[in-house]
Amino acid sequence: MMMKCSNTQQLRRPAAVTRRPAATSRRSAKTYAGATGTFIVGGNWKCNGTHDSVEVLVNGLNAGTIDANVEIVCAPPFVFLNQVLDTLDKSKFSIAAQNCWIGDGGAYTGEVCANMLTDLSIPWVILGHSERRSLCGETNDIVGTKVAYALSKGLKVIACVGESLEERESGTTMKVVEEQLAAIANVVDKTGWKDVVVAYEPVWAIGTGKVATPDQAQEVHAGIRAWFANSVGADVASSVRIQYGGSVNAGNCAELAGMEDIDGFLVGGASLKAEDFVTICNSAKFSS
Ligand SMILES: O=C(CO)COP(=O)(O)O
Repeated sequence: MMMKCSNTQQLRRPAAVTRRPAATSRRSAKTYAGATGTFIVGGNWKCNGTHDSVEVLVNGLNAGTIDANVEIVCAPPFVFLNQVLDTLDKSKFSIAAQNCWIGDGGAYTGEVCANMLTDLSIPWVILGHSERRSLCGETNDIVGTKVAYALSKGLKVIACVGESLEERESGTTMKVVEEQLAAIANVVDKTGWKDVVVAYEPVWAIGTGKVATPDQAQEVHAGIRAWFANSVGADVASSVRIQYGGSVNAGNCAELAGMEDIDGFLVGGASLKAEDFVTICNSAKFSS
């Protein structure tokens, strides 16, 4: 059964959202991809925070004025999930875990399984983040299996893909990204993609302050959409939402948000500062 964010959140989603012509946009107006056409911003808090700093961050987020047309997912570390569940304003924000185990729970010391997340009414999980791929040995196949399993348990997934600097410089960006996507598509049937958001996060831009240019990001996002059209289906290609992640901040978000195939962001460092994160969440321009 699909977990839903909250009734309030579903109600506030418009049937379709179109973007105001933006100076940097390659087209005059667009409908964001996705069944709801909703811009989606994730805050990946990574391995940061204390009980007290989480309280400050949550208070700051709750106090922020957020465009009602934007879907927002905050991903605290596991140990703070309950605190955030209890205190974050869920009419404005949804909650994600940053990872989960590949299958059922059991004798897997240190792991958290999908059922535990749904038991807490956590609707989302981030899977395949480059830090888990590079630091924890998560291969494309492991990530694919994790995505399929999480979906089967009713979670919605932010699935991360992206190339390293070496791969970009050797001209293999799309090959790498397509292989990462194919490993998911091999085990997720076409209908499953409705609950998946793809986060394109070039590894060289993560935590480095070296943000992809809007054109660089747009090029890969368009390539990802083309891959979906060829490999999964035209309907999925037009409905899947693709986030950009990697050194997104309050200063660079508006120009990136204006690009045709950027349907949201996955934000690391800047998601730890409520004011900056709220600015990023409000960076998409909508028609009235
Ligand atoms: O990895 C990221 C989000 O998942 C991006 O991190 P930064 O925004 O800190 O570069």
